[in-house]
Amino acid sequence: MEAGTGVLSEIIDGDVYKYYSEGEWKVSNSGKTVSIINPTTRKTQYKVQACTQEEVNSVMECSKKAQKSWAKTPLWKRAELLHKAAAILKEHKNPISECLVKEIAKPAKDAITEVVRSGDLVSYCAEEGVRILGEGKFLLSDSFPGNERTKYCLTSKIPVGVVLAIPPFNYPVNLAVSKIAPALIAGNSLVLKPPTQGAVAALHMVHCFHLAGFPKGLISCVTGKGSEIGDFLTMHPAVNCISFTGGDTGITISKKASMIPLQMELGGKDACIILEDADLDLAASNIVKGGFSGQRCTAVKVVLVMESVADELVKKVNEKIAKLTVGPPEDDCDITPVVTESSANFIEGLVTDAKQKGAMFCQVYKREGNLIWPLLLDNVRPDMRIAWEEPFGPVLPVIRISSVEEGIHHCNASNFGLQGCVFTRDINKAILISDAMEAGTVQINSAPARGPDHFPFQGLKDSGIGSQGITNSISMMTKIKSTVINLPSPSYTMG
Ligand SMILES: NC(=O)C1=CN([C@@H]2O[C@H](COP(=O)(O)OP(=O)(O)OC[C@H]3O[C@@H](n4cnc5c(N)ncnc54)[C@H](OP(=O)(O)O)[C@@H]3O)[C@@H](O)[C@H]2O)C=CC1
Ligand SMILES: O=C(O)[C@H](O)COP(=O)(O)O
Repeated sequence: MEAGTGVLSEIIDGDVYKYYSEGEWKVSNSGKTVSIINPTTRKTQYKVQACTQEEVNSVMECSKKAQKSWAKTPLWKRAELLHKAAAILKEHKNPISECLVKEIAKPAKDAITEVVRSGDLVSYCAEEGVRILGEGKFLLSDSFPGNERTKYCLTSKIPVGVVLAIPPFNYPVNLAVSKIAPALIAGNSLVLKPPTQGAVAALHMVHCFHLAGFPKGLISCVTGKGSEIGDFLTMHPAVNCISFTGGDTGITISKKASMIPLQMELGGKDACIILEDADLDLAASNIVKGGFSGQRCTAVKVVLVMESVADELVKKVNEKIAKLTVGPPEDDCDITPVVTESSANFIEGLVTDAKQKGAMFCQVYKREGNLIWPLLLDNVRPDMRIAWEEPFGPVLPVIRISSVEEGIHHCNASNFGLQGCVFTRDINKAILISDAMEAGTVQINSAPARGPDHFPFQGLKDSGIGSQGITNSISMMTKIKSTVINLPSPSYTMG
């Protein structure tokens, strides 16, 4: 089945994809559409609706109403529907992955993987939700000094209400369901604003939830440019929680949002520290896998290698770079076009700056449209922009260090603090370095990665607020409710 055909034809009107509200696919009254440009052809691939503020208001009203009855749906029933949605998602992995290839130039194999991984995430979340939401806490007053056992405190996790989910272009399905599933199992309703690049893949994913039979109005999907409709959504009084993944936009949103819980996963400058005793073949493989595997916030973004092993490491990395395939996502190439022309221009700016300041180019810089060939920059110095900024593309700086402390200092001087990694055969040194690195996660002897999706995933500093990963996402989308039973006189069990 192709995108927008068969059971999926309901979501398209002519050549414009509809938005989803009150359990129906609708055409916006705005009469305006947003074009999605295929990064490979640089031509319009799809169009989606530019929804109006009135339509957002209506979505929010329905969402609030639907959430009240959803909160009264038994946990097992919520989980059952999520399992159904997961199965339907996997069943439709081909048309959804076709959209990922065309909207964000994700290599075809990786596109299939994203959809299957998303189905697995939804199912795992259903099971985890039943467990952690199916139990609460029972506290006794006399555990605190000065109290008799006259009070029983019952606590449980309750829904926050309406959750606004805003995922990024690079995982428009996986980073959408990583917000949708926790929100729903926790008894919330969900309003999704997908990224423009990736919106059609997201709409196909939403239809899988529709086909699973979730109550009308519980899930909504509003399309339109974030720069146009975004503020109205994030500042909407009906929103009780925002889960956002993306760039600095998240920092702006956090300053505008009202008194609601925020879950933010933002950019990263993941540092890879290579010690003198590192397995350099392992390190080189992970640097190439981590640094040249698509537009990922957890990509290796700067290599900090001890001078004494730098020549050997750079040689090994360059040998592996030479084997990378470059071209269209349809051919499953390792390196495919970056998402937009502006992104490619940004990357080019970093490369030009590095060249002007004397970085050593291990490959000739090459670009055709949005396609940039993999480039390793050696002898990068802290006065170069590439040492600090996130290219979000296949350009990787190498900084040679004379001590581990220098490497840790560089890592911690960054505004980012998402992930990092360290390569050494000495586990004691690895733990000390991990503890010293100001990053949400440090990988020892492997490249940074968010997955598997049940691991906690969080950014420090400008890399985020709160923690993701299935369990932590469920908890972040709940509040605590206490009920205290007051006894007329102390009562102790005699055992
Ligand atoms: N942490 C991560 O996983 C990711 C980090 N990034 C970082 O962000 C940079 C830019 O990527 P990009 O995708 O443009 O990231 P953005 O932060 O611009 O976009 C992320 C999401 O936010 C939406 N958005 C944009 N403006 C607003 C707004 N004012 N209010 C509400 N939502 C809004 C976008 O919608 P729309 O697409 O319509 O603009 C998209 O859905 C990358 O170069 C990278 O550094 C990017 C992707 C993932
Ligand atoms: O936002 C991102 O880029 C993703 O969180 C990275 O996920 P991954 O490490 O599984 O590619």
